[in-house]
Amino acid sequence: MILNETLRLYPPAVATIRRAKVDVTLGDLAIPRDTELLIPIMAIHHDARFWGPDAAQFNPGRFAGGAARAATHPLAFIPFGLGSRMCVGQNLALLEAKLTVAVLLQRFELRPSPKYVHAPTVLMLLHPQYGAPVIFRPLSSPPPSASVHTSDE
Ligand code: HEM
Repeated sequence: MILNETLRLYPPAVATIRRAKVDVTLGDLAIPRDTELLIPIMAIHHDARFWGPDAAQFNPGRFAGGAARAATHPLAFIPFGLGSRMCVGQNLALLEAKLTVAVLLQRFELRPSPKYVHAPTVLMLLHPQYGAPVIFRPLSSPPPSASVHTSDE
């Protein structure tokens, strides 16, 4: 839920593009063949019509019923795109992120540095303009599997 809410508010890919192969009608819009459509992932993720008045708030609980039920439209959450060209790395990316968070939280207490400035910006991908400095404090008793092994052990 936390990863999904993070991907909703800060989708690394802020948009994707599709080109109409044939003339098509979308709602009351007539789209001629070869038109390129920009799908504004970031804007859809922040649209209060889909997400409610707290659309700008970090609220992981909105994903409690699953990603398809988090908004009023099942396709309002598309951090990995949609359809036949959606991200092939989705499962790997989510697995890596969950593992990283789990391993870090077993060993450290994390808090944002006072130097952190919230300034998301786009340079190809969405990223923190001034970085995301985090203060790590080792937990006093990490789990046994977290002990450090040296090369001569
Ligand atoms: C949080 C991590 C990631 C995000 C948010 C992300 C997001 C996206 C998005 C939005 C698209 C365009 C999908 C569309 O137009 O429908 C895409 C395509 C793609 N992604 Fe990712 N991606 C991530 C990680 C990865 C990883 C780890 C890999 C590879 C190991 C990967 C490989 C690809 C490839 C190959 C495509 C092109 C797929 C195609 O055109 O058929 N991505 N990704």
